[in-house]
Amino acid sequence: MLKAFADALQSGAIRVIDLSQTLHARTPIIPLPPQYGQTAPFRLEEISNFDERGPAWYWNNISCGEHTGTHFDAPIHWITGRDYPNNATDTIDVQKLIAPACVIDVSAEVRESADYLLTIERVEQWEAEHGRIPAGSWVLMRTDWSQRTDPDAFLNVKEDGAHTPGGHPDLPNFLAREREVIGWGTEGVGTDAGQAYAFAQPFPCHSNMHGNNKFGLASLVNLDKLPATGALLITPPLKIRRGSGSPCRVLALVEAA
Ligand SMILES: O=C(O)C(=O)c1ccccc1S
Ligand SMILES: [Mn+2]
Repeated sequence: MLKAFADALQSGAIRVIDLSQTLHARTPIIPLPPQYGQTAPFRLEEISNFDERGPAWYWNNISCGEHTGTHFDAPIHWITGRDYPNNATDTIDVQKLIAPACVIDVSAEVRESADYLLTIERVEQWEAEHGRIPAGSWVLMRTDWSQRTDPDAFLNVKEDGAHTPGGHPDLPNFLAREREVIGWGTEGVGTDAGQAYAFAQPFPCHSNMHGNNKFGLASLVNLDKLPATGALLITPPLKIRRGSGSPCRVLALVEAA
């Protein structure tokens, strides 16, 4: 099987699509209310560049929060997921880091409202067209929000907080319990909608996906290049001891048209 897979990669019959933002000093990071700890921006500091600091080598020191750029959220990230075994980036079963993806395109709805919330009903509408979401799949919310390349437009913060699309509060438990997905992915800076801090249950996608021992992916790009079903996602976070998540080079494998 793997030989045929390798041949298909070589021939281009299977294409690899990069679903990751580039990490740089202006990579958007989640702005929490000022009373909370804040994640640090991505920082790159040159150590040497073929000069007296290192005549034949170029390398850098880097630093950032775990939840920077395109990144993976582990169940340990949230209080509701903190007691599961193997719930951190270094202990998650690696068999779960390659999985199929369902892509739900609500980009038209999001063009109408930046606060659009994906509902169970809309997911069931998608299933009527593409079939039931298979257990063990990622569900990715395509919004085309990643096309907002200006960091301020991407974060879209107003006086009452951020205004960005996400999952309706009822959705994560449906995905986790009724469809037994492996995780939930978004194009936004985090896996919850911008106004989720003010929901009756704050941050429901974090709370209920991790509360059901599921994963998250945030700041995805190029979801418009994926089919509704059939893509395979490769999502290994850095193996950080007790890591709550990490920047992740998310790749999708798709069969060439
Ligand atoms: O996990 C994240 O990247 C994220 O979005 C987040 C992190 C910490 C607190 C709230 C949120 S909403
Ligand atoms: Mn995160």
